[in-house]
Amino acid sequence: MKLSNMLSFPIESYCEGDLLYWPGFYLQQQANEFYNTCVEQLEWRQEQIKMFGKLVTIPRLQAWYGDEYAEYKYSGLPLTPLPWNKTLLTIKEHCQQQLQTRFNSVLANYYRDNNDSMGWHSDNEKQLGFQPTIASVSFGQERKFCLKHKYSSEKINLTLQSGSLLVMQGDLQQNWQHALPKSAKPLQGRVNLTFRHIINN
Ligand SMILES: O=C(O)CCC(=O)C(=O)O
Ligand SMILES: [Fe+2]
Repeated sequence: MKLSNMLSFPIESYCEGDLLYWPGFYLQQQANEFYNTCVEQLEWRQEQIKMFGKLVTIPRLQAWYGDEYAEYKYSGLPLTPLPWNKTLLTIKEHCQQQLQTRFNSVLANYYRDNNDSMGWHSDNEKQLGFQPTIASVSFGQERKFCLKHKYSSEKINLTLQSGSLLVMQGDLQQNWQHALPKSAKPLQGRVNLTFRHIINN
């Protein structure tokens, strides 16, 4: 797919430009195709993480893909990347072109229904470096995405729609936490891809 086939709505910008949102980064038909391909082809796993010394099963499926050396620790969980597939490489290329930066890995999250979620966190691991740029692409069910400032009570709620691109950059991870809450209302599945650049040395 050519970049010229994508919609490029004016972007919405929050948090002094540390948070950028392109609602229609992909056309709906393309977003549906990517959703189906990701659900079918990615090697989804339900991981367990240690929280306060206890093993907890995370409420979503995940898969980690990337360059061979791009090992990542996520909530204390070492993740060895699976090799890139064609779809992920294509989407990575689109994000790189849009943002004029390079990514060497992607964390894929599959929220199967309204009970799947992601708790409050910042993506501030050392391996992401100072002021990381993270490109977050969403396919399928639109979901609420919440941010809260770490030091003031400021809150931002967005609805991430299918085919959208959200970019977190600059001081965002230092100053804000984000979460994808559960919903009381039944929901269909959603795939989210967060492209990252891991520094391993
Ligand atoms: O699913 C989302 O939109 C958020 C994913 C996220 O925050 C992460 O992977 O670190
Ligand atoms: Fe995150």
